[in-house]
Amino acid sequence: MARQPHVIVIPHAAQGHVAPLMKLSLQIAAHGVKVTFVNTEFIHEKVMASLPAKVEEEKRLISLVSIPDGLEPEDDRQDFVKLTESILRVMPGNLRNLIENIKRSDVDEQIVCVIADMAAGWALEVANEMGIKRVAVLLSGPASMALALHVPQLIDAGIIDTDGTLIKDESIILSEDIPAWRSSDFSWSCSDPVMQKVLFVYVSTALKTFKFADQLLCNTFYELDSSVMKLIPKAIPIGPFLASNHIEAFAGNFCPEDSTCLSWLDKQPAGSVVYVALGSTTILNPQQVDELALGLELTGIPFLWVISSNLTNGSTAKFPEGFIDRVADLGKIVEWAPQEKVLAHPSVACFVSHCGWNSTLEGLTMGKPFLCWPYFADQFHNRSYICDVWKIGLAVDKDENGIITRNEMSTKIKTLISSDGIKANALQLKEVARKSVNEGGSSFKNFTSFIELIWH
Ligand SMILES: O=c1ccn([C@@H]2O[C@H](COP(=O)(O)OP(=O)(O)O[C@H]3O[C@H](CO)[C@@H](O)[C@H](O)[C@H]3O)[C@@H](O)[C@H]2O)c(=O)[nH]1
Repeated sequence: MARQPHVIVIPHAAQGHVAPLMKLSLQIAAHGVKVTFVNTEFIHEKVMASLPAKVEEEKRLISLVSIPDGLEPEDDRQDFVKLTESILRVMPGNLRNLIENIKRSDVDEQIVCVIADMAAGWALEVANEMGIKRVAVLLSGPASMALALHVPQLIDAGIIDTDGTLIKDESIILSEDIPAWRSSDFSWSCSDPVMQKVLFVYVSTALKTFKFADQLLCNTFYELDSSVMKLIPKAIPIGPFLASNHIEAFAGNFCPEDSTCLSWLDKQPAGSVVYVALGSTTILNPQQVDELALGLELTGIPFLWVISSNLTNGSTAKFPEGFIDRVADLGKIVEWAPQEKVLAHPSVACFVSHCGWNSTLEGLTMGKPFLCWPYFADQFHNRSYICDVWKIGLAVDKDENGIITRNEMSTKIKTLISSDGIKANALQLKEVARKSVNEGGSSFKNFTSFIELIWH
């Protein structure tokens, strides 16, 4: 009898990476493949503490394990440079030991591949050294990967310098179906030159990782990104990765989901609620939190607003005086929502989003119009797709002081909610997304072929 295939999955240590890879892992495990999911110890603790009761009770489908990231528990993991340095120094050795231990103890299983986040390319190098097949997973907007692959040509042509700064004032066009990039839309663009350099190094690392990968699984579907897929060799679109594709309970959160918002949504009329969630990395300054709060109040439209501790840079959110009392019957604020279920809820009319790639896919698969408020990385270019290509959303604009004012929020939300054209486009795209993962669809077929490769 053939030995059970076993895959080792390694996400980058961030919410927007652990969550979709966990969803993909559950989907792989549902096909009889053993999955070992390797978090850093720090992230593992958060994930375990946030497991929904349903997952605790059920037999775990995947094995959740952890290895140290080399920092002390009290160290600041928001310090991207320090964390990256530590991960690269200690995690390759730790992963190698883990895989060797698994090989020694599991004689009935065969490690068929290491599946690593593009942002955890070091894990593919380990797999390469150990002679194990390497599968990379792209979790950001795929166009940003196409641009990353194009970076050496852009440098050679003198369009950007070796720090990623635009030299010639021109937009970058990779294909007529892909929105052009202005310099502010580059995934490494940042007003802080030091941070820009760090982000640009990350893009260069992606090139190296790409060379190590035998295959690149992408969290998208062919119909959505066909032009980009043509520019990325080895790319296999198998998304969207959704928990609702295969399992009710979901184990990839760093913070427990507050499901009281679902019963709150049950009490709201259909198509009446504005859902506001800016992902796990966006930070708003206190003035911006005030303007957003007052803008929501000004609309007079019910709202569900996720305010995680990240959004307010670790401090408790402070609202304008009297705001909480005034909106008591209008809004609900939670720390972390079951986002997929919220977006699928008939009461939700639109999604105020930072356009992180996961949120983008979740919103479009649920057919919700977007109000785009990008913060960094691929989010600006994702906004271009949402507003200019798919035409399923509007963008907020900053005023001359760099603030998104209450009036801007309120006006754009009302315009969005009353736009029948945007609503119709969103519903159309929802159907295409759903078809892709249903039996016979493009992602379904690609995923099935991937599973067959694992088994044979
Ligand atoms: O209350 C909430 C809020 C968010 N989420 C989930 O958290 C994830 C957030 O992911 P994403 O929308 O991609 O945002 P980030 O966490 O900001 O993602 C980072 O990683 C993404 C994938 O690489 C990039 O596209 C983003 O730019 C980058 O910021 C999504 O699955 C959401 O469903 C919840 O479950 N509950």
